[in-house]
Formats: sequence, structure tokens, C-alpha cells
Amino acid sequence: MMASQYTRSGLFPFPNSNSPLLSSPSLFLWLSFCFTTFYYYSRLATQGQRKVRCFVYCRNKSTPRTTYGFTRFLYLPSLLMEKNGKSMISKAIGHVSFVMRKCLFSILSIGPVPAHIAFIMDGNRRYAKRHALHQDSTNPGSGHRVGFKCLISTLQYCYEMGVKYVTVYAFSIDNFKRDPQEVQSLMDLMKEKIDELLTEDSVLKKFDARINFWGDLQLLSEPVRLAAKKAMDMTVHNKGPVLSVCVAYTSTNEITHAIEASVREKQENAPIEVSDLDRNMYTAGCLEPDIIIRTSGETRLSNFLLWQSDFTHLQNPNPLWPEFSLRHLVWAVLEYQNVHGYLKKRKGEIEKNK
Ligand SMILES: CC(C)=CCC/C(C)=C/CC/C(C)=C/COP(=O)(O)OP(=O)(O)O
Repeated sequence: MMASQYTRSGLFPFPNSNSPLLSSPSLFLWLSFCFTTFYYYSRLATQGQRKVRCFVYCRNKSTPRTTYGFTRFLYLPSLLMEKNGKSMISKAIGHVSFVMRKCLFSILSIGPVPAHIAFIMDGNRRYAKRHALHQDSTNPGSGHRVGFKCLISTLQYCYEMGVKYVTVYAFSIDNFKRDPQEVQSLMDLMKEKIDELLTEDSVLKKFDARINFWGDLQLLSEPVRLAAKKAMDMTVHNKGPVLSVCVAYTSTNEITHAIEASVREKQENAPIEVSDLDRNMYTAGCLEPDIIIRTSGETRLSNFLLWQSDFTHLQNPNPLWPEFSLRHLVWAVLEYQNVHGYLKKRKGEIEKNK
């Protein structure tokens, strides 16, 4: 039904747009320019320099001496300027990337910026397998560790863009059925990472963000439950954006709890309204997600935010979660801007007929 409203137009290989951004070729060219420059800078900062540095320090026997000497000569200034483990050049590149992101996000904000983005962080184990990360029965969480790093950079981009709520599906109730050693290792990782989120230089501190944990927290191991509670208490008065972590969560479980709580609140035989359930959902007080992004190309919602997603734009990019990057996030927002007008109109019509 939606597809019939679309026609291809102009420079942008997208359906017809309601967003002023997508319908303007010059802005699109600007966006492409900013993004490409940023992308190559950030690649240089994260991968290139590290690889070259490894190469310079750990020359193996097969490296030709001239190549080794030449590379060393080229990168000597950056090595000399190294201060506190981080070279001044990589710091400068960090600043440039930040400015490029600012430009990119201010161009993006010409269209509607989503207030709430939710992520199903799928594909961490497949990533570990594909990249042959050290992962055996005693250390099953290496893909999830890379996944956590990706979560931190994604949070940073979302908050810089002006997204107020970010929600992530970190552990479903069904995940407790996995191998006990894997569950234990994920719980240990969760505890470690929650503690890390409370440190001075964490992304939560930087943006004065609040953290929520949604789910049947009684099912969690005690250390994780206590860490989650401590994190919620410590950030409850923060005024910045919000991170909600769904752990020991399924949507059907959330709905069941909301029904039970609504029944408890009501007088005998009083009818239960949709608004009663809304009030008793974990998500009460939070806007419905504008976009749900599930990585690794999976197209199912897997019992995630079913109650809250009737007007949500679903996105299924192909990369595994640890490979998800700024480029995929920007693409998701552009697609959302493209369908935003249609979703808003449909929502208005349905609310009018209620
Ligand atoms: C504190 C905090 C928010 C921590 C979150 C850490 C993190 C990245 C958790 C992801 C958990 C998870 C079960 C992902 C699904 O990938 P999968 O294991 O199902 O991988 P697969 O799809 O390849 O099987």
C-alpha cells in the first residue's frame, strides 16, 4: 500500500520524499561530501593508524627492509608526538571527525530528527565466528564485547544528532535458554559494562544521560540486578537524553505485567482501558520508537516493543551489530525522513477515527 505512493525522482535513488532534505539535490550533494570526508577520516583514525603503528613496532621477518624504513620515516612525527598513549595527530583527527559529524547532523536536522531510536543488536556471535575471535565454551562473549563498543559509538552519534531516547534489546527472557556458561558469561559482561557506564569518562556522563533497565529484573543474577539498580539510582536526576536497556525482557511479558498491575489498580468489575495498560508499561512516559533497527538483515521483531511499535519505521540493515556504523545510522534516519510524512498522516487519521 505504501509502495504505491512512491515514485523515483531526481538525484536521490529513493521514493518520492516528504522531507525537504531529500528533495533538494544540492543538500544531498553536501551531505554526501561531508559524509565521505568524515568516513575516510574516521577510518584513518581507527584502523589505519593502528595498523601502521603495529607495523612499525612489530616488523616481522618477511617485511622488506626498505618498505619498513619508509613507513617508519613517514609515521615518525606522529609517533614522536605521542602523549598519554594517544598521538596528537589522532587527537586532531578526532576533532576533525567531530566537526564533520556536527556538519552532517545539522544538515540532517533540516528534516525531522527521530526522538526515539530502538536497536535489536543482532549478530554478535556470528561476528565472533566470522572474525575468528577467541571464543570457546569458557569465553563465549568476545563478539558481545565488540558489540558493546559499537553500542557506545552508536549512542554517541544518536545523542549528538539530538535523539532523546535510545532503547536497546540487550537480553531477552528466551536468551536464558542458551548454554548456561554463555548466559553466565553474558551476565558477567553486563555487570562489567554497567559499571563502566558509570565511570567519569563514559558516554552517559558526557551527555548527562539517564539509564533505565526494563524487564523482569528478578530473573537477573544478583550482581547484575544490583549494578542495574545502582546505575538507575545514580542517573535518575540527569537532565540529558535517556538510554533504556531491555534485559530479561520480552514484550509479551511486559504486556502480561501491565495487565496484572492494571487489574490490581482497578475496582472489582471496572473495565480495563488501553490507557491503563499504557500507564503500566515499562515504557510509560517515554515516546514510542520512531525507528527500530535490527541488524544482520533479520526481519522479525522477536518479541521487542510490540505494544509500542504500531507507527514505527522498521529498518533491517545487513551488517552484523558490531559492524553497524554511522553510515548505517544516517541511512536509517534518511529513510525515516522519507516515510515520516506518510506515518504522521496515517497516525492522524487513525487517532481522528478513535
Ligand atoms: C550494559 C549493556 C547495555 C550491555 C550490552 C552488551 C551487548 C552488546 C549485548 C548484546 C546481547 C545479545 C544477546 C545480542 C544478540 O546477539 P546474539 O548473541 O544473538 O548473536 P547472533 O545473532 O550472532 O547469534
